[in-house]
Amino acid sequence: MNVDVSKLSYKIDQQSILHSIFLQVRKGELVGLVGPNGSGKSTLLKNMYRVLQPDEGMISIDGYLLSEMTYKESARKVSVVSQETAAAFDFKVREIVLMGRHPHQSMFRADTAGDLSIVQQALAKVGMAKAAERSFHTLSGGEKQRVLIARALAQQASFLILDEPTNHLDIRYQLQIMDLVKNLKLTAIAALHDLNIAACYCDRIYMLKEGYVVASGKPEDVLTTERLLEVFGVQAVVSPHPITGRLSIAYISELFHDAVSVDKRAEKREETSDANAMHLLSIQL
Ligand SMILES: Nc1ncnc2c1ncn2[C@@H]1O[C@H](COP(=O)(O)OP(=O)(O)OP(=O)(O)O)[C@@H](O)[C@H]1O
Repeated sequence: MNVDVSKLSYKIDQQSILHSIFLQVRKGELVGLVGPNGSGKSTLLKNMYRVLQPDEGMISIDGYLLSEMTYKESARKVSVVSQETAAAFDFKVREIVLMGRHPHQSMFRADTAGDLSIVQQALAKVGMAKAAERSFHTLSGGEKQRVLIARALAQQASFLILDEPTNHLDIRYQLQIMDLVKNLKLTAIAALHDLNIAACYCDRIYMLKEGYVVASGKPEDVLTTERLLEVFGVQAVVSPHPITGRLSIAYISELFHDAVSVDKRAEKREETSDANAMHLLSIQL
């Protein structure tokens, strides 16, 4: 499963929201989409799961254009865990996950034993098998999110789109959900606000600013100190995590910017004295 977004542009009321986006997700990759509020992450994902239609450009899956598939066909290829999936009615967990089977069913066919078994397996994969008969509304935020991932799994699509999958979750559930997504080894794209989560879990990252892709590549190539300042307006220290070796970002509040400039001045002084020492050394030699 390879996904290609090519030259995609999207407008609302003549105002450009996305500008000529090129993006690829290769088989087995977890790709991160990061950027400030309003940079276009959700809008791009909505174009990818067909809630919105691009004004220009195209999206293809394994070479087949998404726009030429029926909605049912595309639902068999693409599953979504979005921010707006709160169920309006009080469904049981099992019923929520069964909804993932709809793209595989004909209109008047009842759920088969096969469907029920797939649902049970999906719930087991996310560690929620015991909650099958519980009301969805009684679950915690993290448990709800796991059930929605189970629904996406029951859909048996090979491409998963996640819009802020860890929003509103405490840090333990954030890590648990991302560990789960990573362990499932799906081909996936996730809009993420937490840049440390993106750095830790994503194979590649696309960074958006005002509807443009301003950087893409491996976390260490995208999440640089300079770019965090330029795109998010935030100073940060970016370094390898002492345990995981992945990139780790420590933000510096404006309250401490004086300390940063004092530090920089000290660094400069050290550099100058080092340079002077080298100069003296070269004269002596
Ligand atoms: N229906 C709409 N009508 C008008 N403007 C919209 C609409 N939907 C999105 N926008 C605008 O498009 C831009 C991109 O929004 P989008 O929700 O895609 O950003 P985002 O990067 O997902 O933001 P966030 O991180 O805050 O979730 C924003 O300026 C937003 O206000």
